[in-house]
Amino acid sequence: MTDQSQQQQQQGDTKRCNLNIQLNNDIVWNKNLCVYDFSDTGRGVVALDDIEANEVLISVPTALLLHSRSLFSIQEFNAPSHTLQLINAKLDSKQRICLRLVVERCLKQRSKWYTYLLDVPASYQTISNYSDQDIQSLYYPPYIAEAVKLKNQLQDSFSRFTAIVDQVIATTANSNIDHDISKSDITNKESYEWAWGIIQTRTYYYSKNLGGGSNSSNSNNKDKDDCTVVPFADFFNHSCSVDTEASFNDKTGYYQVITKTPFAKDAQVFISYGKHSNFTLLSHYGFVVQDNPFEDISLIQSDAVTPNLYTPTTGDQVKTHEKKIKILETYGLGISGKFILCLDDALPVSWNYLSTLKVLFMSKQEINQEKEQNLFYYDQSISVENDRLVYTYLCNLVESLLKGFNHHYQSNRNRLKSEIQTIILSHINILTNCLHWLTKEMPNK
Ligand SMILES: C[S@@+](CC[C@H](N)C(=O)[O-])C[C@H]1O[C@@H](n2cnc3c(N)ncnc32)[C@H](O)[C@@H]1O
Repeated sequence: MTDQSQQQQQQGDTKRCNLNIQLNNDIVWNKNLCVYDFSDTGRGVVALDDIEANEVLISVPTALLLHSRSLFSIQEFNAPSHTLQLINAKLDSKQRICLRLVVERCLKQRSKWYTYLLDVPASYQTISNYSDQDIQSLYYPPYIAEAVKLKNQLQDSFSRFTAIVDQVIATTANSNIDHDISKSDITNKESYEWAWGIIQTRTYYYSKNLGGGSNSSNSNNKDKDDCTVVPFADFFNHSCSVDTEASFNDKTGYYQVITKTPFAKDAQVFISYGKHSNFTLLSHYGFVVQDNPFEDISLIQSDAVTPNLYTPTTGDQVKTHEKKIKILETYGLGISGKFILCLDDALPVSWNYLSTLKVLFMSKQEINQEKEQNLFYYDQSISVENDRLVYTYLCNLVESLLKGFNHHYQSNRNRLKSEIQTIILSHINILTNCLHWLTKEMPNK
């Protein structure tokens, strides 16, 4: 390499390592990592040299974790009588993290998280911020319901937060928190949405129990207090094909991210956010991945097992039905299970669903002959007729779902956000594969 190209390369490296990752000398960042802008996934982390399996990627000390109980950077804010503590005592755990993030951002250089907060994105496009039209374009009723829930959670949380701040500040002599922070700074909606976006997309699970619920007067057992911002450990993007571990190490007092997957020099170093389907990734983190192996369709209960399959009309049917329910119970099954279609070529219909349908379609005679044993003991068909009934039922269901998803895609493709397109197309793919499988499995007449 010539001196000139070496110099260019060095300049290039300096440019791509454009983040000030030295938040604090206590953060131990693997020396072979560097933050880089990738064209496909956006900003992430690159390996400057080979990274071996079991290497620690980053270690962040307890004092720099930002969670619902972390101390504010300004010591006087932590005094029990301080306005912020009076507010804090009435908040749930997510609101307490939002309060800390918003306050610390207002503190600028006075915050120990200053350089970190400068580097996190300024806004977030997650489902919580979707327009009503985008939510409707998700099409599948469970997804629309989940998106509405997420959007309402943010709005409700913000309304309760501002009401608490107003109420506490009304009882204090001074309406400012500090010479740098006014009430309107901490009740600013954009700031709250920014903090909420950080919690949604960047926090880690904190296995150290933060207290088994909230210490606030609003506390209830549903207030899960188990996440933390781990500064700079949140610059890793997600991949479905890597295995990583993230946890608090009690011995060292550091939160550590360890990779079980090796990475070659120059490759992007990913971590795993979990074995999530694209809808889960979209709703929690605001992105989807192509060819996600964990993609599935969770069926709507009333589609999966239509009421006529479990609503007997005659006395005789009642008895047979009761026996079927008993058989299902014996094998840990039931008509209200989680029934899934997925991309598994060998079995794209979840085993619990297929088995439940097989039992529900048994004839009275098959029940009397205890034919379910074929299924549960010998992994065989209950009967050819039973298979025919089950696969015909499933074909009708899958065809109708496929028709709906196809129609939605064809009529709206130009209006759909790209991540929603990816989800709809992957569902069409799952349903098409499933239909092929069912046709193959269907007994000949
Ligand atoms: C924990 S942050 C990762 C770092 C982030 N890219 C950044 O610039 O700070 C999580 C966010 O990164 C993005 N992201 C992570 N993995 C991704 C992937 N495989 N493809 C596209 N975006 C991804 C999403 O916007 C997600 O909300």
